[in-house]
Amino acid sequence: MENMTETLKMTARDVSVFYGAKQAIKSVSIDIDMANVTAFIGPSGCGKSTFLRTLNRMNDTISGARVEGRIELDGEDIYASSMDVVQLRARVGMVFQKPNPFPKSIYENVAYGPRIHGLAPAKADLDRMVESALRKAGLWDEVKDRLNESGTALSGGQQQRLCIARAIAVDPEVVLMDEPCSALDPIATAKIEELIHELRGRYAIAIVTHNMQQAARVSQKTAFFHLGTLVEYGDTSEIFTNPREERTKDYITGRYG
Ligand SMILES: Nc1ncnc2c1ncn2[C@@H]1O[C@H](COP(=O)(O)OP(=O)(O)OP(=O)(O)O)[C@@H](O)[C@H]1O
Repeated sequence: MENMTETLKMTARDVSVFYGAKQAIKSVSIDIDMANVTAFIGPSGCGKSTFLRTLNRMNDTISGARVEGRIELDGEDIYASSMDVVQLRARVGMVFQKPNPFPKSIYENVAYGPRIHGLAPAKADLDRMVESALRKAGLWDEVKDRLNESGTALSGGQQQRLCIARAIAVDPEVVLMDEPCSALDPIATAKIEELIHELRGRYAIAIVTHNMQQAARVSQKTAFFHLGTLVEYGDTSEIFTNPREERTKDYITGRYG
């Protein structure tokens, strides 16, 4: 058994989230590690996306949203006033439900991050980084001859892989995915799921999904949320075959949600 403390990337302790007076997340504690893909599942409105957004402070952009508790990345408090949020979001990248490439070329979509973070001293470095990120995202062969075409002209599935390439171009430690396949057809979905398998271990990955089959396919750890609380968290195989909590059992057997 590997030493899990070595691979631990993020820890959340007693995290609560409020939108104004409404509490959307209630005292959630969880670990995100490098070796496992962690899936967040639960019925609509249970707080999966809200919690995911706390992990790279995307909630900062929502007025009235407030976070309590402590979230650490490599032992560092990400809500500390000394934390550079732009830097944090490069270290903890995010892929959204709807593919959202910039209205720029395929090349520029991927080059953007390395450029603003000053990671590429020369054009040749940037070219290499763009190619490497597109390869890791499983898109290189499909786009290598059309790097100057607009990213928005790609198919939905290709756009989503472009967004994954954009996130990994800055060499993040964590990749957060918020229902990354919900706008995609089954073939494009299968490609993203395959990609998640390939990226596992290289980055710590957390994925929100309302598709339980998808959670079972792509993750090794599952967190089941209900009404803002983390009901159960453990090995995906256990959660789906032998849940400890009645509420988890009801959800995975389709009794609600
Ligand atoms: N920007 C916001 N302002 C106010 N309330 C919000 C906001 N975003 C989410 N909420 C509320 O917080 C709760 C959790 O929402 P969240 O979107 O995190 O749930 P979810 O589990 O991701 O749902 P879904 O699967 O439907 O996306 C819901 O009651 C929702 O209405």
